[in-house]
Amino acid sequence: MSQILRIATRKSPLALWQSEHVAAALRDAHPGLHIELVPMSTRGDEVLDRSLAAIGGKGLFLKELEIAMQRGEADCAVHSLKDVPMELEPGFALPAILARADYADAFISNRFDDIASLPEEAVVGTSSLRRQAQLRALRPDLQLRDLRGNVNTRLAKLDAGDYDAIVLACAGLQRLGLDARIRSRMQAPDWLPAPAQGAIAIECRDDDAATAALCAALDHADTRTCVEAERAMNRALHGSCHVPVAGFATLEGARLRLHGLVGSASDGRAVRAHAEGPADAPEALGVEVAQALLAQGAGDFLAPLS
Ligand SMILES: NCc1[nH]cc(CCC(=O)O)c1CC(=O)O
Repeated sequence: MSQILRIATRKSPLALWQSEHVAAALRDAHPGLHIELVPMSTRGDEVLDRSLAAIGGKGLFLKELEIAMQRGEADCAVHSLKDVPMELEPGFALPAILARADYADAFISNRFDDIASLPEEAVVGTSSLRRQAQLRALRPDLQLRDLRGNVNTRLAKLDAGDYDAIVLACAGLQRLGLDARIRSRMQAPDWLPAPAQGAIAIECRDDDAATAALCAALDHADTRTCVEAERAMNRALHGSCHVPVAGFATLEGARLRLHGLVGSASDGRAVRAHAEGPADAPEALGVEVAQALLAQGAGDFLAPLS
């Protein structure tokens, strides 16, 4: 009898692309495996009129998918790892973290090449506190405006003239065949992405060894090491999507290097830190960089929000 694996997925074009990508990679790794997508709507997708922070945070994008796995209606779920809370729901695990795609944020505009080229008081769209904080730190004159919705919705709002520029993840644009919209890549360490940006993760029940074994074929050890450092830093800063935390780790041989930033979305203050350590201790490196950020006063930015 051939084996069947059901993948729960959100219905946005990006989520569907990522789930199809995982399905194709799993079929390659396991010839004969039959895969079905189970597209679902989540509270995070439905509530567009209020901020995510107000309705309960990024976990809302996972909840319905987790319920489907608990009920046995799906075996696993595919996520952008940057949207996965630092603490997983009890009873769940991430058996695979795929090789990271482009980690960088993208500057997108129909008229300007990069942040430095924007005129005084230009209007930039992003609802990400992390992006707002870095924009404020670089250009206190800019007017920052909220921008939500899926990638295509956000591009349509830019094209409608609501903004002079917007910031999105390169990885999402590339996956949707929208690379041509990227005017410049905002690169580390000057501009830092969200922890785990560009990495796709597969989630399953932690008691489902058969699904975990199938998914483990897609795990990319170097990416896992880097994102563990980034997520450990975020966790040590009480990280969630409500706080402006950015982080990016790279591996050079057996050395792991991590850059972190905590900023204020309201007044442009920001602190930065970086450190390096052995590749086999990503958690310790994340905690070390978090402590260096806290020693510089990061707690002042985080405290009112936590
Ligand atoms: N916050 C939504 C989200 N979650 C993951 C991506 C892009 C893909 C990725 O980072 O892996 C995006 C879009 C964006 O931030 O522009």
